Amino acid sequence: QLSKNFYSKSCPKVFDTVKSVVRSAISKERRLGASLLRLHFHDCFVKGCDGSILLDDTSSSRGEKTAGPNNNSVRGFEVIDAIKSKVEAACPGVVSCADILTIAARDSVVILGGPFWDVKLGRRDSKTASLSAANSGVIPSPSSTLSSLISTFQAQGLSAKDMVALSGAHTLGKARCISFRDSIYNDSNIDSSFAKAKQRNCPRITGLGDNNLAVLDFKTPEKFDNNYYKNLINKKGLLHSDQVLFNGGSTDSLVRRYSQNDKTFDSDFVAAMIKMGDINPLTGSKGQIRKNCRRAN
Ligand code: HEM
Ligand SMILES: [Ca+2]
Ligand SMILES: [Ca+2]
Repeated sequence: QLSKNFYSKSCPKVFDTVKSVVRSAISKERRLGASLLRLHFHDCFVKGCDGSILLDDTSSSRGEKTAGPNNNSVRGFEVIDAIKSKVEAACPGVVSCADILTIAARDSVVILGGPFWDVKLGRRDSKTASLSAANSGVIPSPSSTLSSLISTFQAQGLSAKDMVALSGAHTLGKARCISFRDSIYNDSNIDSSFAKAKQRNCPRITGLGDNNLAVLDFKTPEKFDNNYYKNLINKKGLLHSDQVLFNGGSTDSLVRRYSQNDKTFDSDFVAAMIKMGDINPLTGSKGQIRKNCRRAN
């Protein structure tokens, strides 16, 4: 039901408007591109791509922002607010927050050197968020095994190949010590000098330096490219869930292929992003077009 030309009559300026705000945000802080891409992922995996992650807590219900996988971790909400207010000024009541997330994620990839694709649009916004759904395990954890990664994505209608391609998003951005401590101290399939270097800014003791950051792709953390896969081949994946993709299992061959062929990675990443953006959208008369992405109308 989603379509590429959904706003061509009702808000033709939406693409330029989103792009200009994303561009200026990224020019102030490159990491924001990574953060916006991740927001779209964490939206789509909880109740579908319905903007639910953007809702603030209310007096009667807690939203998804403080769920385990999101708390003190997801970011970029101010950028979405800035986009929304510009888009509302141009076309009031027309463009959903869920679609803004989709476009902003795509633009982030492009601005940081990745492939362009036409996004499908026409999602509407949910009226509620779900803390319990966000905490239910639908968002994969960094300690996941390969088979659990495959099944979490399968549960969303995404294949193992989609999962491996989408994990390539970790070519950008940062993770907290709490997310990779286990892997750098306890994993065996990790380059020892790489692990040692990471240990310097991530103490072994739980509670010490939990929020210290490290880049997910130590080679080009601010450029969208296939170095993530090259790192995995060299046993320099930061998260346990990264390195399991190249650990003697069924996904080794894909990691090898993406590490050798940037174009194949780009096209599989794009195909998987479009599939992810198709997860359970609200369309027709379902949901609403929020005026403010942080609350239902
Ligand atoms: C395959 C399963 C995945 C797992 C287990 C996973 C886990 C994580 C973790 C633990 C972090 C660091 C969070 C923190 O410490 O604060 C992270 C960051 C990130 N993830 Fe994933 N992720 C997965 C898939 C994806 C997908 C599908 C995307 C997007 C398409 C994505 C995009 C990102 C980005 C861009 C960052 C950096 C964000 C920033 O710097 O603000 N991840 N991920
Ligand atoms: Ca959602
Ligand atoms: Ca990179």
